[in-house]
Amino acid sequence: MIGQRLRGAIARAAAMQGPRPVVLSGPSGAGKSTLLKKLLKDYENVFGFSVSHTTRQPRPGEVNGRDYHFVTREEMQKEIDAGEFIEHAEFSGNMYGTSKGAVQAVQAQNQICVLDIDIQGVKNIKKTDLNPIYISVQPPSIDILEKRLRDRKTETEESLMKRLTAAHIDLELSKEPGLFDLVIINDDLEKAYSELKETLQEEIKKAQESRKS
Ligand SMILES: Nc1nc2c(ncn2[C@@H]2O[C@H](COP(=O)(O)OP(=O)(O)O)[C@@H](O)[C@H]2O)c(=O)[nH]1
Ligand SMILES: Nc1ncnc2c1ncn2[C@@H]1O[C@H](COP(=O)(O)OP(=O)(O)O)[C@@H](O)[C@H]1O
Repeated sequence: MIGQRLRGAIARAAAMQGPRPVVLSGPSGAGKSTLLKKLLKDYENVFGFSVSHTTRQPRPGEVNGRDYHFVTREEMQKEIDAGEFIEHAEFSGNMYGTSKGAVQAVQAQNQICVLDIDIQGVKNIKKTDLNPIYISVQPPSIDILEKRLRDRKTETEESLMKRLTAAHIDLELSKEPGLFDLVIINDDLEKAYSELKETLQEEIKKAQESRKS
């Protein structure tokens, strides 16, 4: 009896809490940005992107402050030393990191904060109290991943090789039980997107309801 009441109270408390942030991780080229862009377009006011800092060069079409905060290693290290980052990591020869300000900017808009971070970031975010939903987006195979990365035409041969090496490590580490709440195999894009939306349905509902009130 008491058990049932307690369960009911916990369920109500959980429902009253705001929507949880969302972490999208997975190998470079798996399709995280593609899925994220669709989500941000379809649910413009519901989700907000956590704009990371990076020391890598901007790609054609990328906008500073929208896709990333493009900074030098010195600038980024200074901010890290000042305690302004929630997490940071070295990936494929560059630094990447989530600043406290990036997450706060989204939460200040009452939006669900979506983070696109690598697996080191996932492990470090687990040590914080952010409590997001962890989703790994994975390619159907390494060969398909390589083809997608080549076709994207953003990488040099060297950075492509670094990304493929990192992809092997990512796919191995992702097998750790409980690390991710969901693994999406991005074979057919529309199917992968449906799976993502379905998983986030409850949070979307919560966010839409809290915006109404
Ligand atoms: N830990 C961490 N990883 C990040 C962050 N921002 C981006 N990344 C990851 O860095 C990797 C490389 O990103 P990017 O250079 O944009 O290449 P892309 O993912 O192939 O488009 C990806 O795995 C991202 O998820 C961050 O703030 N923290
Ligand atoms: N399901 C899919 N089928 C075919 N190509 C895809 C699919 N999903 C993404 N792509 C393409 O693969 C490339 C890598 O996707 P992207 O979203 O940039 O990956 P990530 O952000 O994980 O590095 C892009 O050129 C994108 O258009």
